[in-house]
Amino acid sequence: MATVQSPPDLSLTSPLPVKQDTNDLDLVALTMAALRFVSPWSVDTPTKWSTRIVPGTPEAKDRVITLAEVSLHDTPKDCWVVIYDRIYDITDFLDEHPGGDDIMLEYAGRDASTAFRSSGHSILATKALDRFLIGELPLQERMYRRPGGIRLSDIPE
Ligand code: HEM
Repeated sequence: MATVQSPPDLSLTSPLPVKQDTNDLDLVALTMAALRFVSPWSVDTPTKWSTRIVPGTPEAKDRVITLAEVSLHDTPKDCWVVIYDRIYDITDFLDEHPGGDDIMLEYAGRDASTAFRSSGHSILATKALDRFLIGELPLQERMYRRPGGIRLSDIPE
């Protein structure tokens, strides 16, 4: 008479005692917390500042603004650009710009450093940037003003 064997037990069992209350979610939360600490912009979805930053004020100078945040301000009514790692709110300047508003709007929410440089702006124009300053990129996102790095000769202090 044929005997029916029960199938072998293939479940993976650890020879070591495993703490049952450890779940994957805790590890995910831990990883996210660590990432949020070292590079918050890679974890959190940027949201717009609730209060408007007044351009050119001392408070604006110390503000750190990420590229992700800048990218949310890309309309004629709310237009930020990045020039040499600094962020400028040029919304109120669009109508005044001697080179026209359309050319600046092409860079709304984006980096305009090479466009600004290659348009042959005068020293006066470079100085005028201060009026619109609202912040600076975090060190990790900078290209032009890195400590110890070689500086372009014509970028403002
Ligand atoms: C906040 C940023 C900017 C400021 C304060 C600014 C300021 C000025 C000023 C004062 C002039 C008159 C000429 C001079 O003094 O150099 C000018 C001209 C001009 N700008 Fe800008 N500019 C800005 C951004 C840009 C950007 C992003 C572009 C993009 C390409 C641009 C393109 C031009 C051009 C083509 C002219 C020459 C206009 C002409 O001679 O007919 N500007 N800008």
